[in-house]
Amino acid sequence: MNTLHKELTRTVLYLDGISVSFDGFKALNDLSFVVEPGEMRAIIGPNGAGKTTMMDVITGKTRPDVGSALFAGQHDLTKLDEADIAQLGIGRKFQRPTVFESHTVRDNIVLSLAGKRSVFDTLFARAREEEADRIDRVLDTIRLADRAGMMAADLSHGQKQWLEIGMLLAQDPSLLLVDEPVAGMTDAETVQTATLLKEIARDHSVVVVEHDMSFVQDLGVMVTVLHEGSVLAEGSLDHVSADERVIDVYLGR
Ligand SMILES: Nc1ncnc2c1ncn2[C@@H]1O[C@H](COP(=O)(O)OP(=O)(O)OP(=O)(O)O)[C@@H](O)[C@H]1O
Repeated sequence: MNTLHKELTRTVLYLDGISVSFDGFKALNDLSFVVEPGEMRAIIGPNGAGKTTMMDVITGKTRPDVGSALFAGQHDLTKLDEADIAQLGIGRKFQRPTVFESHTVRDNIVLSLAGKRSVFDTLFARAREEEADRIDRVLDTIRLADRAGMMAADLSHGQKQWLEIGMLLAQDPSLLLVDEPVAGMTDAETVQTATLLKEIARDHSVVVVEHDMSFVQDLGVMVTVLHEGSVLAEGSLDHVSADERVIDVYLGR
């Protein structure tokens, strides 16, 4: 095994030289980006920087014109479809919550497990017990244990976002992609979401796209700044916010 290959197999996500064009316009332009196992990374960048398109490439929704996208150092994401990629362990949470409103909080988690469950699992009490434990753990993590019997429709917007994060977690993905989780949340919910994601990041890799800088500050993780489809800067939030080029693109200079 050569050195490059060893390096690759240690990465959760490895994007190299990815470009995506829409009618000649380059939404991603030679984008390279690596996430290590157990890492949480925040992605920021002005509107149109390519954040959503990057998530679309990772999840197989959009095919790049050129470039490599590897998951766990071995799965070529550019050749797999969305269902295969989800099955491999990449979970995505879109910006708007899409919970099952007319089901309880707990049933939302149970329903999200359906795809993971085999016919045999449902027949064995042991598997059912393990599943119940897992559901309880998820409900604790997303701070909804005491609302498990409530209809999802009656949750606040922030709680719905947490429930949807829980629905992803129940499937135990190794990489979670989270798109603007705190948009529309109260300040208190925003702070709690940072704590919740930090807990999740203890045993999952997480990529979170967000415009809310106080939230990104709370996460306290490495930040990647995208601009015009490429990485403009990388480092702590303090480091990238002091970068003249980053200041310029945010001020539109
Ligand atoms: N399907 C598409 N067809 C044409 N252009 C597209 C398409 N999808 C994205 N774009 C363009 O590609 C660029 C990057 O868009 P993208 O949504 O990835 O940016 P973003 O960083 O997620 O922006 P925002 O913060 O506003 O969500 C934008 O200029 C957008 O208009």
